[in-house]
This record gives sequence, structure tokens and C-alpha cells, in this order.
Amino acid sequence: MARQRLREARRWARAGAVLRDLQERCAAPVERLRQVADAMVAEMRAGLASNDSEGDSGSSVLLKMLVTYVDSLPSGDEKGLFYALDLGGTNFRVLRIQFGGKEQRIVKQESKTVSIPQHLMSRGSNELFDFIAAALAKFIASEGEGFYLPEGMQRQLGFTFSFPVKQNSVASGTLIKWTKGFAIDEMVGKDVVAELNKAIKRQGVDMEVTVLVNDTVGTLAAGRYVDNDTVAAVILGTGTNAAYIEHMDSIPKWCGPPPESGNMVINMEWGNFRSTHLPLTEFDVALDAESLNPDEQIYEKLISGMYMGEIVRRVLLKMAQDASLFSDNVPLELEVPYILRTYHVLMMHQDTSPDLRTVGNKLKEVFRIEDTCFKTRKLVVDVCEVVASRAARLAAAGIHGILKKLGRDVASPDKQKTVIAVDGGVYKHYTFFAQCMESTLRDLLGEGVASSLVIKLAEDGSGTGAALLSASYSQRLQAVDD
Ligand SMILES: Nc1ncnc2c1ncn2[C@@H]1O[C@H](COP(=O)(O)OP(=O)(O)O)[C@@H](O)[C@H]1O
Ligand SMILES: O=P(O)(O)OC[C@H]1O[C@@H](O)[C@H](O)[C@@H](O)[C@@H]1O
Repeated sequence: MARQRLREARRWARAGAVLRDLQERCAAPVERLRQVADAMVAEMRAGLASNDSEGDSGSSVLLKMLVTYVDSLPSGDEKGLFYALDLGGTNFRVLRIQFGGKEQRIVKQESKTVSIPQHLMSRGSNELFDFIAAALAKFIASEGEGFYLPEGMQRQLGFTFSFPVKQNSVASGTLIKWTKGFAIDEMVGKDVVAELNKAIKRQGVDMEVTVLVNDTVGTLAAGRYVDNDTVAAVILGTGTNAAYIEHMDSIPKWCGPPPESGNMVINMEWGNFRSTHLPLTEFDVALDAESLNPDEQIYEKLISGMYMGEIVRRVLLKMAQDASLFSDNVPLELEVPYILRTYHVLMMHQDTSPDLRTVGNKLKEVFRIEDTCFKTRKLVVDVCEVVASRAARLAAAGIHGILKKLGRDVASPDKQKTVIAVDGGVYKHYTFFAQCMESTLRDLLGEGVASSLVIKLAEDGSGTGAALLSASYSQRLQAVDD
């Protein structure tokens, strides 16, 4: 018995050592976050100055700081029926909105979400776009009461594409590289609007793509539609990214006449950020090496939904191997990459039951680990907390970087309000993450400055924003034709 207790004590000591090491390596104190924010600003400047950032995925510049050709955001006067197609990392959505101008704003809106079959993420581009166009055709066929298309008008579509694109105009652009779980090699370098248009034609649908935007740009447009003080948008979903409104005189790589507004929305593609100040662990290094895009999107792999669950799994696997945390043999499912979703992590992390019953159920459901004791469940929660806290704090540092670049990290004499629109399944559903990110931002800014900063959920903003931009740019084209 005594030997058994000794063995037991040693096991817990080893498991505890893995946790303490993780806590040390994931530590993101405020001073380190300030260094991350400063590094983000430096990379923003580099991406705005370097032309090679726009082109190939092999460019030396970390942040592509992509010019979006969106130089003016919705005025609120948008009128008419517009469609949007929002292709994200996990789902895609089709939506239609009847805009009623300044007074009526959004008169009616309908949408349908479709999860993207895993196999379509790595097959041919025709299969992916035919699948999307077929869903779009079906959705258009269900257009009912309350949506009015003027006689002879073609239906118009805003296309939100949540991957890095080199824009050639507001309505066309070529795929620079895939990220998250996509890997359709033959599509890299192709014009994504041309691919969609061909698939729409194959469906016999008469529709024109009037804008191509990143989901951060769509979210920014949607944020601005409800609050004129919106200056940036952040996505914390399957992947992560940010867009913001830059002044033309701060974009050295821009050549040609400046747009009338004097502003340009920049798609930062901040997921590709990296810095020696980022707290990386052996688990992050191994995850990156075994990912679809090794050595890329390092910041994204630390903070977004596709990866948080996988990091937690890797830590639990080490605890199982080094300390026989769950039993003498390692459960087979614990070795399966990406079997643990961020969705599971938030469910376990936010378990308030006295015996952590939800944690026990998730361990059973995902890894077929039965009869865990409270101490084991508590350790699992502690691992979730470390991974989610690091992610949320690093996201706050990124936002602090944008505020610094815009000079909005200091108190303004007129107490100017700054709004940042945020969307994505992690921010929307992972309450602890959102709260930790916002409290970290307050620590970084200080209460004075933080009191004029608003972080606002722009629910499904990327699709709404794409429809809005489709409306505002087609009206702009109309004005030019008249
Ligand atoms: N309750 C939840 N429901 C759906 N996704 C969630 C939830 N909680 C966290 N997530 C995470 O959010 C990500 C999906 O983000 P979302 O913005 O919905 O899709 P997309 O990235 O395709 O735009 C996934 O990585 C998922 O793990
Ligand atoms: O909405 P999602 O799928 O989480 O995408 C967020 C970001 O994911 C990144 O991987 C893409 O490079 C960005 O373009 C995108 O904005």
C-alpha cells in the first residue's frame, strides 16, 4: 500500500511539473505584451512599405498589409436587395439583405449556414466552388416575400473570402496562399472571383460579384454601419486576422492617385505575425511542424479556434505519457490530432459543476477516458486556462498594436471614442476568452484610455458587411455610369 501511495505521489508530482512548466512558458506578463504590440507595429510599417508583401507567399515581410481597394465604408444610404457569400475556415454562409436606406436601414435579412465538408478543403477548386455555387443557387431559388429586385436588374453579390488575397481591384484578386485547414494547391495564384463566376455560370445563375472582401473587411464595414467610430475589425474564429482604416499618407507602397477619401482599408493578415517575444512552447513548435503550413501563421496558431484545442490535447498527451495521468496506458484517441476542438475546451473550462462533471463527460466523449477523479479533471481545466489565457492576452496585444499604429493608445483631448468590431466563434462563444482579452486591453491601455475604447461584437458582420459593400460599390458604379 505504501509503495502504491508513493507511486501515486510521484505521478501527481510529474503531472504537476508539466503544468508548472507550461504556465512558465506561456506566461504573457504586461511588459512582454507591450513588446509584442511594438513588434506588431514594426511589422505593420514594414508591410505597408514593401511591395513584395502583396505578391507571393514567400515574401520576407511577415504582415502582408494587403490593400483592399475599399477606400470608403458604407454611408447608411444603401438601398435595394443584395446577396453575400461568406466563405470562412469552418462554415460558409449565404445571405440576402433588403436595405432601405438611412431611415429603414436593414428591412429584411435571411441567411443559411453550411458547414464545409472536410474533403472539399483539399480537393480541386471546381469541387469547392461548385458546392458553394449550388448552395447559392438553392438559396436564390427560395427568395420570397419582402425582397425586391428592380426589373431588368442583375442580382449582385458581395463575396467574403477568409484567406489572403492580392486584390487587383475591389472586385477581383488572386489567392496568395491557403491557411487553416484548406490546401487546394491548384487554386493558389488564381483569381477567386473568376473561379466563383465560372461556378455560378455552371449553375445557370445570373448574378454579378461586385465586391471581393476579406472577412475582416466585411466585419469592419458592418461595424461602421452601426457605429461611425469603428476604426478596425478583428476576427477570432477558426483563424484570426484584423483590418483597419489607414491614412493614405501612411502607405508608402501605394502608387497612383490617392482615393478621394484619403483612406484605405488594410487587411493586415496578422495571423502570420511572429516575434521572439511570443511565448512559444514545445507543443506549439510540434503543432506547427506537423501542420499543413509549417513555419507560417505562427500568431494564428497561438490564438485561434482551429488550434487551441489541439494545443490542449498535446499537453494532456504529455501528461498521459510522462505521468500516466489517465491510466497506465495512453488512451488511443489522445494521440489523434485535432480530435479535441476549441469548442470542447471552452465547455470544460467553463464547467461550474462542483464535481467538474462536464469535464468528465468531455474526456469520455472525446478520448473515451472513463472515471476520472476530481483532481484529474481540475488539472485538465488548469491546462485549458493556461492555453486560453495566453491566447486572449496575445490577442489583446495585437489590438494594442493597431491602436498604437493609429495613435489611439493615448488619451485624446476630445475623448474621441474608438470602436473595434470583433467577430468569430471563439470571441462569440468563449466568454472567458473575450473577458480576459478585454481586461488585458485595459491593463495595457490604463483605465483612462480604455474608457474611450469599445470592443463590439459584430455578429456575422463579415457577410452583412460584404452585402453592404456590394450595395455601396454598385451604387458608386451606377453613379459613374449615369
Ligand atoms: N460554441 C461554438 N460553436 C461553434 N464554434 C465555436 C464555438 N466555440 C468556439 N468555437 C470555435 O470557433 C471557430 C469557428 O469560428 P466561426 O467564426 O464560427 O467560423 P469561421 O471561422 O468559419 O468563420 C471554430 O474553431 C470553433 O472551434
Ligand atoms: O473567419 P475565419 O475562418 O476564422 O478567418 C479568419 C482569418 O483566417 C486566416 O487564416 C486568413 O488568412 C484570414 O484571411 C482570415 O481573415
